[in-house]
Amino acid sequence: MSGLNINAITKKFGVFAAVDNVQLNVPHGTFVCLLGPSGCGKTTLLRMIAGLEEPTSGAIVLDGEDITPLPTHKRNLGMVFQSLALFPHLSVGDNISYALRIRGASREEQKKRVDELLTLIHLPGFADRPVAKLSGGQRQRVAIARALALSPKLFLLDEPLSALDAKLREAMQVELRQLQQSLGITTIVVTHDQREAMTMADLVVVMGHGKILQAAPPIEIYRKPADAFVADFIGITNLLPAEVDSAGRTTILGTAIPGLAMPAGMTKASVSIRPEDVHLGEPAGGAITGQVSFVRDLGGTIETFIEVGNTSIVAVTTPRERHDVPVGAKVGVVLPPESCVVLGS
Ligand SMILES: Nc1ncnc2c1ncn2[C@@H]1O[C@H](COP(=O)(O)OP(=O)(O)OP(=O)(O)O)[C@@H](O)[C@H]1O
Repeated sequence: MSGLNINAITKKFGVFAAVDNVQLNVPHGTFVCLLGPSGCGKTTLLRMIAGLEEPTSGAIVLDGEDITPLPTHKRNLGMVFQSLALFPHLSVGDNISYALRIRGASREEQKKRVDELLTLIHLPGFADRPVAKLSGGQRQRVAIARALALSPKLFLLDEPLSALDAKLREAMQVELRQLQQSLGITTIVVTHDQREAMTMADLVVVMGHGKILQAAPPIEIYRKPADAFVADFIGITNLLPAEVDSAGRTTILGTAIPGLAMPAGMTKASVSIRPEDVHLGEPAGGAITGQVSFVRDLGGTIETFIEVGNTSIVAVTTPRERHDVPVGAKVGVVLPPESCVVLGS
């Protein structure tokens, strides 16, 4: 198979499994984001793919070749880590061509490749600049170019943008994604930033406690989260208790939601509904009724927090759909059944 095949990989530190029997197929040219809370095993998994950590069991197969026994430098990969480790005393060009020099490439070959890569990272003409005089974003691009100098099969990045300020970070996410698409290189990025993952990835892999909880395209993870943990981790969601009442109807917070069905045999569950899917209306008999506790008007969107008994619900609307719902007002909360994802209790 063309691409990366992670086959039942486990890494134990003593008795603790940092990565626990992970199975993942990454088709050639896919951009993968490994996402999850601190300590869930993302970096350990990436380090095993890189050959920096030896798996306790399992295999890593790249384009049909079992690379598990190979040392890092024989795996044909490019790496960028949080600490960029550029050589501060070398120029931009010498940093980028470092691996080519070690491999004995001629001066002309080195110059040609450096020029190609500088064009690719939007820094043409920067070859002679000292690295020390670059901005944070420029250094980031140079680190990326250096990792790509040998045209690797696989590109691995561990929190590559986390040292950048928020605005630059967002711009670099777009840039990195566009660069990856133009090269068609299989890429795996570790991040704990779900927005970053949504921006860049073809495939988001959400991890928890060393296991894969869900691996799917970003919008599928957002729309159809596998469980409450994933729903809460990706974006903002309302997790509401649902029950089947004695008449067989599905209720949320005591109100029947016509059209919302529970899987057969399930009588209690959590339902996830995204804030933009919650509609607000007039309080009406039989509808969920709550009281507005806070309104956050961010200009482009308005977040309205509603208390229903002990449960808080957040609705996001745009100024155009805005209802007049001041703090303290009673509102009807409408949960369209097609937007409710039943997660299990
Ligand atoms: N060399 C090691 N020896 C013992 N335990 C380790 C070692 N490396 C990692 N761990 C443990 O394995 C677990 C997973 O660590 P890992 O660094 O892969 O997590 P992560 O998801 O990348 O977290 P973060 O986002 O904080 O970097 C953690 O509990 C960590 O303490």
